[in-house]
Parts: sequence; structure tokens; C-alpha cells
Amino acid sequence: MEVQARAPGKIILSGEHAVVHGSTAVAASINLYTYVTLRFSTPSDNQDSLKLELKDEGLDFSWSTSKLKELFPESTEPQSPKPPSFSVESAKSIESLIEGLNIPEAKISIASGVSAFLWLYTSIHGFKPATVSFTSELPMGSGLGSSASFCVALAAALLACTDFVSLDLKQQGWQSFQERQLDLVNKWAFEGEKIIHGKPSGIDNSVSAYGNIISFKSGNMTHMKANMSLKMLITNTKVGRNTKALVAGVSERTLRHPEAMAFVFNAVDSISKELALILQSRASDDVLSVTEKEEKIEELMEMNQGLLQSMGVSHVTIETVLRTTLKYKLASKLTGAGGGGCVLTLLPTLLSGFVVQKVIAELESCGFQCFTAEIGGKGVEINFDVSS
Ligand SMILES: Nc1ncnc2c1ncn2[C@@H]1O[C@H](COP(=O)(O)OP(=O)(O)OP(=O)(O)O)[C@@H](O)[C@H]1O
Ligand SMILES: C[C@@](O)(CCO)CC(=O)[O-]
Ligand SMILES: [Mg+2]
Repeated sequence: MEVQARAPGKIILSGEHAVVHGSTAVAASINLYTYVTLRFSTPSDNQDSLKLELKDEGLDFSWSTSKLKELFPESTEPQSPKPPSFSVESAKSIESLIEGLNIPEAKISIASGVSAFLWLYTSIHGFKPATVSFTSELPMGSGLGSSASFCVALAAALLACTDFVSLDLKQQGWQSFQERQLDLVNKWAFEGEKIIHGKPSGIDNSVSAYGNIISFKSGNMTHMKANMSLKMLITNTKVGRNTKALVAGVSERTLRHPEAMAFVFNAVDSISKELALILQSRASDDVLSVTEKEEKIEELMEMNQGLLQSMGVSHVTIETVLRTTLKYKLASKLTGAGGGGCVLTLLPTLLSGFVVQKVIAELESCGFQCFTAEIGGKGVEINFDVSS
């Protein structure tokens, strides 16, 4: 049996980091995806191993069934659809499997993704021989939710091949999950995100699973219906960073300055709530024009960026993007964990294409990469008709 899943990346419009500390954040899915193909071996394959292919990295890994059985003696297909907790024994077993892989030093950051893969796979399908291949349109470790889309796509493909989820095996092309099935995919993906992020809020896996635009606070998600379209330029500074380390850094700062940071997180909460109201206000009860709304959003983005800077997650390259876009009177903020990675710039409806081209040319001359993406599309989807 072969199945394919794809899960989108995301942008955070406001509230990253503060959301880990209980503030509201607003995020939207984007039309860049991580794809996973899962194929269980048949007897004629003569394959007694679990194979993982990370196609973009040119890395292939393989574990024999006997090795997996030895290290995860408890692993059988789960009796309950709910994910188990990540035990100390599992952590040790995964660590020893990762150590044996000899991942090249330049690609060592992949280890946390491989750990999440091993845990999700063995927790859902035990030692069943299979080949699992990944490709992604998302730059890895750049703030666009590559880790969450990796975990959501994988959880979706794995669960689609269990009795916990019933889907139409005969339907051609991509199909969505029902709400209750999505809840399950999201729960498992969150456990995978914990292995990669340490202490995730859950916003990234939620927006990747459900798609569209969500506001998120303390683990609770509200699906939003935006009544205005937003066009964002995304600039990748190409400076690699690690969300786990950045989240830990903000927590350490919070321990050092609890009172001051509480004010910072409260301010972010107010910014996200105001942003959510603007995005959802309907034309019929609007006193504000689109341009006035965009100006308010720009101001909120600038304020959020200032607060992110005070959390210690900006970066010299992010500041360069801010200065460059400000020359054209455009507002920007980092998105995701910061410390490098991607920056968002609002492109107002009335902005001329000529100005957009000039900004992009100037940003690219600094060595950055610019692109636009569609915001607020579908969440995770599954395809049983892989050959089409
Ligand atoms: N396609 C992939 N294949 C293997 N591992 C992946 C893949 N995508 C993401 N990962 C894992 O996720 C890590 C990047 O996650 P990280 O949370 O640091 O960045 P991000 O998710 O891109 O950004 P943010 O969390 O700020 O949105 C990688 O180092 C790798 O371990
Ligand atoms: C930095 C953070 O707030 C968002 C990363 O995209 C971490 C999280 O919420 O898990
Ligand atoms: Mg991440």
C-alpha cells in the first residue's frame, strides 16, 4: 500500500514566542508544502527494514526490523488512537539509533527531525518494514514551520493507514480529513514537534493541520474567517537558526526579568487580538477603508517586531531587511522563531508593482531571497492515488 500526504508551512502574523508564554498569536497557512510518501513493503520486496529517504538532503537511512524490535520491545501497533507520552526509554533508544547514523556534521540539525520520525513511526506502526520519503518546498529552519509540516504530513500518512482514521481509498487525488480525524493527526504531530522544538505552543502544527487563518492562545485554537486579503513579501535572510534554542533563550530571559517580560507578553497579546479584529471585520460594518486597515496592520507589525527585539530574537540580517523596506515606507516583522530565518513585509493593495520590484531587487542584492506565497489555504491532505 502506498499513500502520500502533504502539509503546508505557515507564517505567524503576530505573537510568536509570546504564544509559548500564554499570549494570543495569529497564524496562516501558506501554499508551500512538505510531502511524504509511505509505502509498506510487500513479501516480494524482500525488505526487512524501515527506510527513510530525505530527498532534498540526499540522505537515506535504514534500520533493520530486528534492531528496532531490540530497542523498542514495547512497540506494537497502538490500541488507543491517542499518542503515548515520549518515555525516557524511547528517548534513549532513539538517541542510540541516531548516533549510529553518522550524519555529516554540516547536516546534524536533521537529527531532531529523524528522531521525531522514528518516534512517530514506531509508535504508530511498530516494526513494519516500509519506505518513507520526504520532499519539501519549505526552507528548513527558516521560520516557515518546516518542522511542523514535517510532523503533520508524517502523522497524517501514518494514521491514514490505521483503523483509527477512515478515508475514501478510491477517491482520486488529494482529499481532506474530517474534523475529528484532523484533531487526531494534530495531536500526534504535536508530540513530534515536542521532540524537535522542546516546548512548542502547538500553533505551528495546528495551522499546518487545519490550514486557513487561526488565532491561538494557551493551546486553544479559533478558526478565523479573514474578510480582507493580505499580500506578504517573504524575505529569507538565509541565516540558519534553531527554534528550540531560541524558545529556550526567551524562557531564560523571562526567568531573569519576569515582571518586565510579563508586560512584553501582555502587549503582544493585545496586538494579536487587535489584528484578529481587523482581519475579521466585515465590509458591511466597517468604518475603515482597506487602506486604513492596512495602515493599522503595518503599525501592529512594527510594534510586534519591537517587542520581539526586546525578547532577544531579532538578528542583524533581520534589521537590514527592516531598514531596507522602511526606505520604501513598508512595514516588516520577523516570522517564526527569528534569529535569522524569514521576515514578512506587508505589500499594501495600492502599492505599485514597480516599487515591489525595486524593494525585491534591493533585498536580493544583500544576498536575501524574496518570494510571495498564498496565505490561508487548505491544511493537511492525503492522496491514495499516488501514481496519478
Ligand atoms: N523535510 C524535512 N526532513 C527532515 N527534517 C526536517 C524537515 N523539515 C524540518 N525538519 C526538522 O526540523 C528542523 C527545523 O525546525 P525548526 O523548528 O528549527 O525550524 P522551522 O520549523 O523551519 O521554523 P519555525 O519553527 O520558526 O517555524 C530541522 O533541523 C529538522 O530537524
Ligand atoms: C517561536 C514559536 O512561537 C513559533 C515558531 O514558529 C514557537 C512555538 O510557538 O512553538
Ligand atoms: Mg519549527
